[in-house]
Amino acid sequence: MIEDINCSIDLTRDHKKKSNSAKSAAGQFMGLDKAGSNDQNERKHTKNVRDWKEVFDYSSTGSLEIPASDDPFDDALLKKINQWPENPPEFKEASEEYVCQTEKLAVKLVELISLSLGLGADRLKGFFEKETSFVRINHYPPCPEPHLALGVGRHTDAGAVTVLAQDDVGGLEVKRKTDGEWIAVQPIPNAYIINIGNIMQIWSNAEYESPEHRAILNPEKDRISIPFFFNPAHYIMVEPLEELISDERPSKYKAYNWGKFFASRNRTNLQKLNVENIQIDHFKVAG
Ligand SMILES: O=C(O)CCC(=O)C(=O)O
Ligand SMILES: [Fe+2]
Repeated sequence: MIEDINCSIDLTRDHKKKSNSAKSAAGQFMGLDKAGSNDQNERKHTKNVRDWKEVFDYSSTGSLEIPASDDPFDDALLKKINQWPENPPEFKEASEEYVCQTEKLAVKLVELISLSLGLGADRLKGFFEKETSFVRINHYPPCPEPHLALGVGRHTDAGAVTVLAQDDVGGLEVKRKTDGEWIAVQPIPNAYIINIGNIMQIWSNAEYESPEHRAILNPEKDRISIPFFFNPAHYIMVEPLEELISDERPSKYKAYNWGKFFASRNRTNLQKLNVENIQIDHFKVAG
C-alpha cells in the first residue's frame, strides 16, 4: 500500500497515563462535527479525493469522548453529543433501537473472534468500556459520471469490526488480495456484511486482516448503506495481544493510541492533503 509516506504524527504516546490532566472541551456531535454544523450535506472524502456522498453519524451511547486533536501533546478531550432532526419524528427512536440491536451483534462477533483466537470470550470486552462506536448513514446520490468519482474511495475500516447494512442497489467492492481485482459484494436481502477493521487485525497480530474496500456509484439510483463501526475507548493503546505473541510469531505492529488515530483520520478526511491519510501500515514493525 503506502510505503513511502512519512507519518509525522507520533500516536504512540500512551494517553491514558496523562488523562488526569486532560481538559474536557464540550462540543456538539453530529457527523463528528465539533462546530455543531450538521454535516449531512457535506461531501466527505477518503484518501484525499472527494467522496460523492453525504453522511449522518450518531454514536451508540448518545455521546462520544475523543481527543480534540491528533496532536500527541494535546490532552484536551471533546465530547460530541448526538444531534437529531425534528423530522421524521420516529427517526431518533428508530435509529437508537437500530444501534442497540446492532451493537449486541458486534459484541457477539467480537466474542466469537476472541474464541477463534484461542482466547476467552471476554478477552476484548474491557477495551470497549468507554467505546467510541458510531453508526454512519451513507447516502450516495446518483452520479451522472460514475466513472469519474467514487462513493467512498478505497480504505480499510479503522475500528475493531463493522456491521454494514446496504440496500439493494449495490456498489460495495472489496479488493481481492491475490490479484488486486475489485470484486462486487452483491447485496443479499436482510443480510449484513461484516468487515474486520484495523484494530482487530492488530489485536490478532494479523491472524485477521482488514480488507480494502470502496463504494462505486450508480448513474440513476440513490444508494444507502449503514455501517456500524464498533470502536474501543479513545485511550486504548492498540497493539497485538500478548497471548498471541511468541518467538515464532513476534509482534508485527507498534502500539498506537486509538483516539489520536481516530482524530487524525477525521482531520485528514476534511482536508486536501498531498499525502494519503494515516494507515496502520505506519505502525508495522520493519523487517
Ligand atoms: O457504502 C458501502 O457499502 C461501504 C461504506 C464504507 O465502507 C464506509 O462507510 O466505511
Ligand atoms: Fe468502510
